[in-house]
Amino acid sequence: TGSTRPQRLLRAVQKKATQGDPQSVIATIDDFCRHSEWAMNVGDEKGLILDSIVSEVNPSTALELGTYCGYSTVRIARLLPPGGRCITLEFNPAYAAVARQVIAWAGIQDKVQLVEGPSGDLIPQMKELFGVQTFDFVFLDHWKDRYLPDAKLLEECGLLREGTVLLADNVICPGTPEYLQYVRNSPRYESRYFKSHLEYTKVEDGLEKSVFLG
Ligand SMILES: O=C(CSCCNC(=O)c1cc(-c2ccc(F)cc2)cc(O)c1O)c1ccc(O)c(O)c1
Ligand SMILES: [Mg+2]
Repeated sequence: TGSTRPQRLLRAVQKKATQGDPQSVIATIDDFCRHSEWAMNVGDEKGLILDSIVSEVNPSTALELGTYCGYSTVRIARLLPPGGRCITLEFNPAYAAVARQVIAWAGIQDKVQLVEGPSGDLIPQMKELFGVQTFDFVFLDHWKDRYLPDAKLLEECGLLREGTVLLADNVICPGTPEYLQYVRNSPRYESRYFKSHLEYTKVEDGLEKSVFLG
């Protein structure tokens, strides 16, 4: 029984990154994915766009859908203001186990609540489980056919407020056509596309930033 790619990524972090230093965890993962094994982290190029939007929003409460190994969780949590927190949902227990250790290595575990389970079941429980009123920022990076139903669920559960920013990864590759069509045509969103590339490749991909208008 060999190791999995997430386990090898974690081993690289524990071997090469400085404990308590989020930037060095990010750099180690990017180096691993570029020079050893590709993995589906948002990556360094789209990561800079994510950083700039998180910094602009300066969220007290952020939601991430799809943790994977925790790379974007670390990118988001390192930028949160004091008292800010990121709730991240992961369906796959093996991914969640690795992500918890990556997040702990970066030293930002106090800002992160990682919850295992399907987003469709967990989103309606956000208020009762975590005392969330509304989210200031939502990063969508999980199963691509869950982006649209989960965006609608967030609306229905009253978890979005006027000005909440939704940022969606992979709107070109693998692609989320129904979600794009919805946010670009709904009068309840102001949407903008940030052209970039699929992580660690030259393939086109991009992020869609959609502001909920209430
Ligand atoms: O985490 C998951 C499911 S898997 C991760 C989704 N991400 C991807 O599939 C993903 C894939 C690619 C990619 C792969 C192969 C290619 F050739 C090209 C692109 C790139 C990305 O950046 C990605 O994010 C989850 C499911 C249900 C839940 O309710 C929940 O909360 C979480
Ligand atoms: Mg992605």
